[in-house]
Amino acid sequence: MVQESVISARNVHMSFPDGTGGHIRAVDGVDLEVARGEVLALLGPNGAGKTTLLDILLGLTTARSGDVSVGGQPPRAAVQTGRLSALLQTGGLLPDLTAAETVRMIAALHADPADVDEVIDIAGVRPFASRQVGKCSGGQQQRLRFALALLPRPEIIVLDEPTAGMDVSARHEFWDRMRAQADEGITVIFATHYLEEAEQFARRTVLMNSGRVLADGPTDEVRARAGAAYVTVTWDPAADELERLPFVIRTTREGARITFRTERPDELARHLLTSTDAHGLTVRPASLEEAFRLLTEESTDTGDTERPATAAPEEVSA
Ligand SMILES: Nc1ncnc2c1ncn2[C@@H]1O[C@H](COP(=O)(O)OP(=O)(O)OP(=O)(O)O)[C@@H](O)[C@H]1O
Repeated sequence: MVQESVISARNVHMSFPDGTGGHIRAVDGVDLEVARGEVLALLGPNGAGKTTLLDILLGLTTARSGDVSVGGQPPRAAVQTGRLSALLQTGGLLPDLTAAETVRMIAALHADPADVDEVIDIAGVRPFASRQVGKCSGGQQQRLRFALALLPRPEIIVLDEPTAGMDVSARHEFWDRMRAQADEGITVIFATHYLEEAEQFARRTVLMNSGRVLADGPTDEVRARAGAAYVTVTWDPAADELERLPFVIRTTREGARITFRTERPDELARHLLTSTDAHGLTVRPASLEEAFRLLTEESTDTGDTERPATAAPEEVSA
């Protein structure tokens, strides 16, 4: 089934002066197609270009080159018609108004707003609706921003680190509410530093570093690309035994325990248990955190500590 793209970015470039006469390539040739109803996490270290890319999608920044369209429109037009709505981490809330007054006031600015009471319930604002905004916690203010983002009945919501400053239970509650919106067909794109957030919530992850997309696909596959698993055994192999071992990408040693990074954990485990003296075998999948670190390392690495999955190990660290 061909899914309709609601966001299309092609070969987008954006750079900023670096203060010494050069340029920082904040977004460096990004291609991105987002289908209706997708939930997509934008992951990357500080300075990867996530915020710049989101700002371009929101029409807050104009790309130096490339084509960007949102629902077939230029980004700014999509925001003006309410198709695209944003929940940014900071931004003007008036401290003296109550939460409910804020929602009502902003609703009055929209031509065809969603029902105010409904939005207050969906976003979880009801318990503190009569509290002054200045007295709301950071998490409550984010819920309020979520309510405001829902007012234009958007097709797409863009969130830049939406749960920064929330505790674990507030974060879970926030994502439950957001997931319910996604289930209704809203497209959700979010930037986050919480890797487990992408793992738990996003079906698709786009990993960025230095303005480029390093990996783009189902979150599981992005994790798998960095090496699916770690197989650990207790073993005292002869050097040539270790060199002959198949399916190994990287080897690390800690006392009598040896850990192998591998994309073929079943085959490696079978080989270790049937053809060597290795015992006490455990297998654990690489976390997204590890995938993220390894992929960003690999993008700046020449890869000379890596080897093809079936070749001899080059690195054994004690
Ligand atoms: N207005 C600006 N002027 C100059 N440089 C900028 C500007 N905005 C961003 N940059 C630079 O562009 C690069 C990408 O920044 P961006 O904020 O998009 O990254 P990010 O992935 O959102 O990072 P973070 O997770 O820290 O928010 C960084 O090197 C940043 O310093």
